[in-house]
Amino acid sequence: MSIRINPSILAADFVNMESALHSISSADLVHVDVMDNHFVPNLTFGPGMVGRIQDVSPIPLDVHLMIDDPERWAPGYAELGAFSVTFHAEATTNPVAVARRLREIGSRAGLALKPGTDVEPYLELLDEFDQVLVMTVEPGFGGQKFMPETMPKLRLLAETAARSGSDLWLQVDGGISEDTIAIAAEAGANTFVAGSSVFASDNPALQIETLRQTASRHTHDHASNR
Ligand SMILES: O=C(CO)[C@@H](O)[C@H](O)COP(=O)(O)O
Ligand SMILES: [Fe+2]
Repeated sequence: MSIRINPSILAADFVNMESALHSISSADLVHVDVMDNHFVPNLTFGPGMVGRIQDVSPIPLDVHLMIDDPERWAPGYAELGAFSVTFHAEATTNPVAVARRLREIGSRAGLALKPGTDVEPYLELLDEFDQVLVMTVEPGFGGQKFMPETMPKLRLLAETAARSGSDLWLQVDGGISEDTIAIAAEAGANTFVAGSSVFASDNPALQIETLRQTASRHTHDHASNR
């Protein structure tokens, strides 16, 4: 089974973004956190900055939109060439319409769930998405503590996806480190966002490989898990 490690540039030096992007050459995707100070109490950057990152990044972009009104804003990130665009379920009443628009433009479509959001209402809609992001911290800030209580949601998603034979990417984001990645991999995650644990390292590319190996050792087949 494939494992993906996506460093979050929220933990990188914003003034030296280009060199930060080159320091993570072993990454699968670059995770880009867009925050609007409405959906979350923090503000990062918007389409202008993400467009420049897209221009210079040797690695495709995994955009995580922590914003209100994804109907209006999400398509623009797909149009600028992001490989994947993930928006929050809590920010829209019509996630399927947003996902369809993203796929139509040509990006993968991701649905993100805050720690307190149930997954059950979305289980029947999984075909509409390429990825589900189970937040393992409250969205808004890097460097927070991993919340293991979100793992049952991941297990349910992994079992549901395995039953239907779908290749849904199951992403975790928040507090992922050498200590916690095993817990998330055991529960069924296959796509791991890591901000501080990668960028605080002296050797980010090596740290990505360490995380990948730890996750691989703890990954198993959820179809035979019931
Ligand atoms: O979306 C978010 C935070 O809201 C994340 O992508 C963080 O950037 C992850 O940072 P660490 O918890 O790994 O430091
Ligand atoms: Fe994120």
